[in-house]
Amino acid sequence: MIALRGLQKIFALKSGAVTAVDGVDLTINKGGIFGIIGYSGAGKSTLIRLLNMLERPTDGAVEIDGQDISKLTNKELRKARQGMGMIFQHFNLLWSRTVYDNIAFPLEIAGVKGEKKHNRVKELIQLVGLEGRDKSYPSQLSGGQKQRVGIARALANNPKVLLCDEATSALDPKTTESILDLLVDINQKLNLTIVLITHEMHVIRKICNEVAVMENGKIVEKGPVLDVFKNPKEKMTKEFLKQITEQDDTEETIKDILNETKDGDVVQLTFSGTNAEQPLISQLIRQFQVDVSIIHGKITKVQGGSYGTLFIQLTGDETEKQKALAFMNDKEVKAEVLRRD
Ligand SMILES: Nc1ncnc2c1ncn2[C@@H]1O[C@H](COP(=O)(O)OP(=O)(O)OP(=O)(O)O)[C@@H](O)[C@H]1O
Repeated sequence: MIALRGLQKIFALKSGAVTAVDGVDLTINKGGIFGIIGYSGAGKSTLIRLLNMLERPTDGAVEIDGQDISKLTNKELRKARQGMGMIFQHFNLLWSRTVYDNIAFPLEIAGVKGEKKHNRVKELIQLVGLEGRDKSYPSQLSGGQKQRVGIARALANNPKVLLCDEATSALDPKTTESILDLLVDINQKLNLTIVLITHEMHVIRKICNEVAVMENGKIVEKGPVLDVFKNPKEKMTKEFLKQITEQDDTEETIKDILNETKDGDVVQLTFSGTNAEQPLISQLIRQFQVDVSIIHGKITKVQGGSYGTLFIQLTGDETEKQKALAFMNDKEVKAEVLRRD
């Protein structure tokens, strides 16, 4: 659906050049929800704006359905953009227009008129759950309702791709959940490809099938969400994963436990997919001469399975402990003995 090849964006400033996107190669499959995560300044906004040519690349290509859109004329680009909707962190609604007129706006630009326009606006209002709010102005809506208008407006011309620029970052946790549910709903109903950028791993965990981690303008790690969660390779990815696995005090707690427990090993188990639902700990105690104390754990749902980590204290004879660890690894649970430094 989308292929980025050697994509680069350099901003020339008086103070020097800033490389915001630095040689990105990425393939985004049709019909999925693809998340790009990174800290502030990593280049996410620039990257997503390159996807619809709100920014022109310094180098490289953006192919949508096999067509390099960086080569299009302005007129061709306006047409191509109708196939890509976009929503924003601060909604970017027209404040002097009602909900109805905000949603009608892209239809008017595309030359859709009369009953056809009216029916489409009504259909979109229903799709995003804003029935009865047609005549409200943006200032009369909650943040979640404003984003629903943003989504309806972005979908007006039946795009194939929806780009989401930190779409839930200005919303409270409960409203965030409802907007994320709506994105999954429209992804499934309309077979729409969604590309989102975020700094919250929770967003990736809840709705994405694939993830790319961005740092200093580069994609440092990418893959299916469950694979990356199960086997994160980069330090940056591991840091983001802590947002959803560890409570704030866990690092401290683990340090204390490592200091206090002189015997036994502290083991971090990482579960993903269906193994998270198996009674592996009770099997471990039954089959091997080991004792297990649970220190801390958290299992969460992701698209296509579960993901979580469990910290345990494992005591017993060295050979039995090694057998227990091998058993876990056999069951595709990553078992890592934490070092005492
Ligand atoms: N229009 C611009 N002109 C000059 N520099 C820019 C411009 N847009 C972005 N940059 C610079 O490019 C780098 C990447 O910025 P970008 O906004 O893409 O990152 P981000 O990951 O989206 O961060 P944030 O979430 O804070 O927006 C930053 O150093 C930023 O200052």
